[in-house]
Amino acid sequence: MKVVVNLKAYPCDPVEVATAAREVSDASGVDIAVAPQAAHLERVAETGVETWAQHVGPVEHGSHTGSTLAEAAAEAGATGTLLNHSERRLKLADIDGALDAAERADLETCVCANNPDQIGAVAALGPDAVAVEPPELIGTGTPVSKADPDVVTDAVEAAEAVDDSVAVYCGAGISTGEDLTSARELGAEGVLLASGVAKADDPKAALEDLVAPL
Ligand SMILES: O=C[C@H](O)COP(=O)(O)O
Repeated sequence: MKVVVNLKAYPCDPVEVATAAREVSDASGVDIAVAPQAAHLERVAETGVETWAQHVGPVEHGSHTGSTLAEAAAEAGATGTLLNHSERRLKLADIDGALDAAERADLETCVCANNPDQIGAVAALGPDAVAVEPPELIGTGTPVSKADPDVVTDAVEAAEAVDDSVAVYCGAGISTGEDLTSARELGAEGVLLASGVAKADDPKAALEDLVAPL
């Protein structure tokens, strides 16, 4: 199972979370990536943790003020990127362009989507992974794997029908080892989570609990 911890714009210490994630990953053997704010990519990458951007734009070098250039994210140490997160939605053409940009910069990609139909659509664009996240469960602490398990199984089916090489992750409300195990039993190959770690009093303990059953 892959674990991607999105720090969003939460007021956590990105280096503390990244260091904890690297230590837990090293101790457990679980693949844990951390996606900080773009301005924190370099400091997070310096901890040695697998570092992802939260977004890159469908742009090349040029006149694109305010964009996140895939090459700049990679130079800062990112090796992957989320795209089309529920809080950073893109038009289909821009998801396609951002995937091209990520490929140019050699970034692993995970495209988020609200539901299984959208998962099928974005899987067709050829990302490395897709992540299904019902927006109404994000940040609630109620895991998608319990509240809406069919969303996960249907997303796995939808992606497989289009391209079975695309890994399917799930997210929204995931915070415990039990949530992660349920996600795996439903066919997910990874989880995308945020508040359970970024808002935890002790992010390292939260991560240890998360990977304990694996
Ligand atoms: O990127 C992470 C997801 O939006 C899930 O967030 P959450 O774990 O706070 O529900």
